[in-house]
Amino acid sequence: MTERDQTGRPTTPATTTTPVRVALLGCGVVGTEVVRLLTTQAADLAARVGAPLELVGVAVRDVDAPRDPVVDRSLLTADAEGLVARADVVVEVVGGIEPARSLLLRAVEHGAAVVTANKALLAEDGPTLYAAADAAGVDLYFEAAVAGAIPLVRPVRESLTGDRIHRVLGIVNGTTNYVLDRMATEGLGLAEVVADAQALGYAEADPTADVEGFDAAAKAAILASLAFHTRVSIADVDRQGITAVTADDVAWAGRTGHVIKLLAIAERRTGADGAEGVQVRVHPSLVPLAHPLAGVRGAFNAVFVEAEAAGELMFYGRGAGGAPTASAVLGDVVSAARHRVHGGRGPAESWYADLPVLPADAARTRYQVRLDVDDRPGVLAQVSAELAERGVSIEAVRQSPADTPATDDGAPGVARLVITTHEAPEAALAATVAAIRDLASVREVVSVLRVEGA
Ligand SMILES: NC(=O)C1=CN([C@@H]2O[C@H](COP(=O)(O)OP(=O)(O)OC[C@H]3O[C@@H](n4cnc5c(N)ncnc54)[C@H](O)[C@@H]3O)[C@@H](O)[C@H]2O)C=CC1
Ligand SMILES: N[C@@H](CC=O)C(=O)O
Ligand code: NA
Repeated sequence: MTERDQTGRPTTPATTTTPVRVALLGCGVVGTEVVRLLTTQAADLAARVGAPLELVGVAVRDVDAPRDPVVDRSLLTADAEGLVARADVVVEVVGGIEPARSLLLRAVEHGAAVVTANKALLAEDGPTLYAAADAAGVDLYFEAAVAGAIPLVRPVRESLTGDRIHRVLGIVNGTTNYVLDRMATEGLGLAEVVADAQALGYAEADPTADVEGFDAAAKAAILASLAFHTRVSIADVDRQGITAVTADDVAWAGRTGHVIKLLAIAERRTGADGAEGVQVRVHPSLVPLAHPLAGVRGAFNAVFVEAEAAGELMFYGRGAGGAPTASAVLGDVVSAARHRVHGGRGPAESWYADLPVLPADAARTRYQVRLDVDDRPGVLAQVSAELAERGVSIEAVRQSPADTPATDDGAPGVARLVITTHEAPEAALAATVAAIRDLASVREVVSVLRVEGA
C-alpha cells in the first residue's frame, strides 16, 4: 500500500539518506523564494532527487538585516567563500559580475555544481564559467537567467538540439514589458512605473539595466549562443532601450493598430560576404495588435523559436518576480542534485558552429517613420523620392489633418505623415531618414520605430 504523509500525499522514500548539500549565495527577491521552495517542497524534492536537499548556508551581505521568516537565521553567513567550499550544489542569486564570478569559479574548483540566475555574468563572461565547469566535470545550469519561470534555456539547449534554429524572437524583460503596458493602458510616465516594477521585485538592482535594454541584451546573447552554437556576448548585441519611447509614441502606436514592445531578436542572416552569420538585436518595436506578442501583458514574457523541422514554437509565462524565478532555479537544482546522486552530467558549452556575429546594419525589417512636414502639395512626393532612391519601398502612408494651420502671411501649416515601409535593410533606412531630415519641407522626424511580427 502507498505510504502517505500527514497531508495525504504519497511519500516516495529517497534512495539515499546522504543529503545533497545546497549553498545559497544571495537572499534577496529570488533567494528568499528559493529558500521557501526548498523548505516547503522538501519531501517532494527529496523524492525527485533520490536524496534530501540540505540547505547548508545562505551567504548574505548583511547577516543582521531583516529577513522573511522562512529564512532560518542560523544559516546566514557573510563568509560566501567558506560556504561554497562545503556544498555539492551552489546557487548564485547575488547578481552582477563580481563577486559572483569569483564565487562560482571557486565553487566549481571545489567540485560543486552551479546554478545561477545571473544573465549579466553569463552574457559577459559565460565561456570562462563553462570552461571552469568543464575542467571540473560539474554542471552549470542557468534556466532562471532567461525569461524567469519559462522553460526556455533547456528547450533551446537540449530539446531542440536535434533541429536547426533559424530565429528566436520575443519579449524577455518583464520590467520593460510591465512599464510599456502601463504606459499604454494608463497613460503613465516611464519613471513612475519603473518605481512600481522595483517594488514588485521585477527590476534589476539598478533598473537602468532593464530600461536601457542591457538585461534583454544579455538574455538575447545567451539565447543566441545556445541557438546557434556560437559564442555571442552582450557586446555583440545591437541594443536600444525604452527610455526614448514617449507617451506620444505609445499613443500613435495605438492609433496605427500597434503596441510598442521591447523585443529581443537573434537570427541567422547572410553577411555582406555572402556567408551565414548571426545578428542579435534588442529594440522597441511596433507589434500589430493581432499578433500574440501584443497580448503579452505586465511582467510576462513570450518568446517564439523558429526551427527547421519543429516550425514555430511559442514559450509564454512569468518572466520576472521572486517565486517564478525560484521555480526555474529549483528545476536546475533538482537536475544537478540528481546527477550527484545517480551520476551523469548536464550539457556542456557548444560553440562548434562559431558563426560570425554580423553588425547591426545586416538586419532587415519594416519601419514606421513619423514626421511633421509642411502641409503643402509636393511634400509627400519629395519624401517618397528619398525612400525610392535608396530602395526602401513604402507599404502605407497615412496623413493626419494639419493640427498647426497655415498662417495669414502664407506660412504653410504642419501635417503629420506616418510612413510604413516594406522590409528594408537597416543601413538603407538610416540613410533615408538622414536625407529626409535634411529636406527643407520636413520640420521634424518625430520617431523611427521598427515594425516586427507582421
Ligand atoms: N528578480 C527577478 O525577477 C529576477 C532576477 N534574476 C537574477 O537573479 C539574481 C538576483 O536577483 P534579485 O533576487 O532580484 O536581486 P536582489 O537585489 O533582490 O538580491 C540580491 C541579493 O544579493 C545580496 N548580495 C549582494 N552582494 C552579495 C555578496 N557579496 N554576498 C552575498 N550576498 C550579496 C544583496 O544584498 C541582495 O540581497 C540577479 O542575477 C538577477 O538578474 C533573474 C531572473 C528574474
Ligand atoms: N529584471 C528582469 C528580471 C528577470 O530576468 C526583468 O525585468 O525581466
Ligand atoms: Na527561464
